[in-house]
Order: sequence, then structure tokens, then C-alpha cells
Amino acid sequence: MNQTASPSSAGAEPRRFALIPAAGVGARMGARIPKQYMAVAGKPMLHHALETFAAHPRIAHTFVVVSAGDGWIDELLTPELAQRATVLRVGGATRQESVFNGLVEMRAAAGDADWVLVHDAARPGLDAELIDRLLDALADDEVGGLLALPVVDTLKRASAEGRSEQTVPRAGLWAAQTPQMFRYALLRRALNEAAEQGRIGAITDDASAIEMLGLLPKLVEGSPRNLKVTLAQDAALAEFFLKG
Ligand SMILES: Nc1ccn([C@@H]2O[C@H](COP(=O)(O)OP(=O)(O)OP(=O)(O)O)[C@@H](O)[C@H]2O)c(=O)n1
Ligand SMILES: C[C@](O)(CO)[C@H](O)COP(=O)(O)O
Repeated sequence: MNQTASPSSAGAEPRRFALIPAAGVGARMGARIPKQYMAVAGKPMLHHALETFAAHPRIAHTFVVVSAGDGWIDELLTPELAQRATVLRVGGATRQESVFNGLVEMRAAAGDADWVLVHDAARPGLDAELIDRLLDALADDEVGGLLALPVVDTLKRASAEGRSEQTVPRAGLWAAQTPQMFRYALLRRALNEAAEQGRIGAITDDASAIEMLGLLPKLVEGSPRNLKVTLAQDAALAEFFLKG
């Protein structure tokens, strides 16, 4: 069993844990293997975020949620990474269910006041600068927040026939990225309440559950290099950014 951090003691500086949901199948990618294990810039996609968090001095430990039958993670987790990361084979039917299951499993390590940074394995372009930007912006924040980008394109609402039937005003619209960073107890409560209300399957990010509590997560400017690799063409763009 990998060494995991002990719960933070009362009054100590809250620690920060990364939680990487990596239990998807990558259906939209249409690859022969789950996209988080596809090679991007010479490494499996998941490896990039895992290495970034493992190397970051302000992240106490990283937990990776994979599906129970995942046959790839053991090869990816080198002895060095295994000192800084723990695999949780509790992936669920949706991203949020995987996140919730991961929160439950990491309970032994995380205290209620500790921070959890939830980050998609499908976003390999995250780097230390973006992590520091988020940590610094949320240092004294009561709620927490997320990396996001202001929308710069004009947005159209499509009709069933694929025609533009409405232009959605883009003022004030941001596109959410990850990490999404909240206190352990708050995030667990928010996802638990969403699950109890039968809404966890409808939400697509962690901040949505926090908003359901009537709280307002802070938006922190992310970066185009932190794109989510969803479709085949996204992998080439991610590779471009990673190769610099
Ligand atoms: N049941 C799920 C679904 C998704 N994820 C993770 O959540 C992140 C963002 O999800 P997405 O980009 O949608 O990945 P997939 O669900 O694999 O893609 P698709 O929807 O095309 O199948 C990914 O790192 C994915 O591995 C997860 O842990 N558990
Ligand atoms: C969490 C997220 O990356 C924020 O944009 C996004 O909602 C994930 O969506 P997906 O359909 O699970 O990839």
C-alpha cells in the first residue's frame, strides 16, 4: 500500500490533495484504449498531470481514480510516482460519481479543512504555474474555485435541424477547466447532496455541486494549453502545447 499523508492536525496549515478522475472510456475520442492512456507528447495522457502534481511542492499527495478493471495504471505508476500518488479503483458511471467515490476513499488522508484539487486526467497541459495561480488566488477564499477561460467566440443555440436559432450573449460567460479546488468537507457534502437529490448524473463539474448549495466558486483565469482532450483533433493541439 502506498504511503499516504496523515490527516492534518488541528490548527496546522491546511494541506492540498490532488484527485484525478481517470476512469472514463473516452467514447467521443473513439480510440481503441481509454483516452487517458493514449500517448500525448511521448507519454500516456494521464502521466502528464500525475507527474505535475507529484512534482509540485504544495501538493501533499495525489489520488487517481480508475475503473475497477483498469489494466493500464499499474504499468504507468513508477516507484517514484507511487511515493506521491495512490490509485483508487473506485471509478463510477459518471465523472462526478468517480470524484465522489474517490473522496470517500481518500478520507483516511484528508482532513475536513484540507483542500482537494480535482483535475481531469484528460487535461495533460496543466503545469506548476497554473497550479500556483489557483492556489494563490484561493489562499484566503471561503468557498474555493476553479480555473476557467472567458468565452471569446460568439455562441449559437442550435435547432434540431442544425440551424442557428439563437445567439447566446457571451458577456460574463466562462468555460470551466480544472483543477477545481474546494475544502474536502464542503466538496464531499455538495456531491453527497447532489447524489441524494438524484442530480449527480446531471452535473458535469464539481463547481456545479457547490453552486447547488448556493455558494459562488471563484473563477481563476486558466489557459488554452489546459484544454480537455475530448476529440481526436484535441490530442494534436495538446501535443503542440506540451512540446512547446
Ligand atoms: N465515469 C467517468 C467518466 C469520466 N471520468 C474522467 O473524467 C475526466 C473528464 O471526462 P471526459 O473528458 O468526458 O472523459 P470520458 O468520460 O472518458 O470521455 P467520453 O465522455 O467521451 O466517454 C476524464 O479524465 C475521465 O477519465 C471518470 O473518472 N469517470
Ligand atoms: C470538468 C470539466 O472538464 C469542466 O469543463 C468538464 O465538465 C468535464 O466534462 P466531461 O464531459 O466529463 O469531459
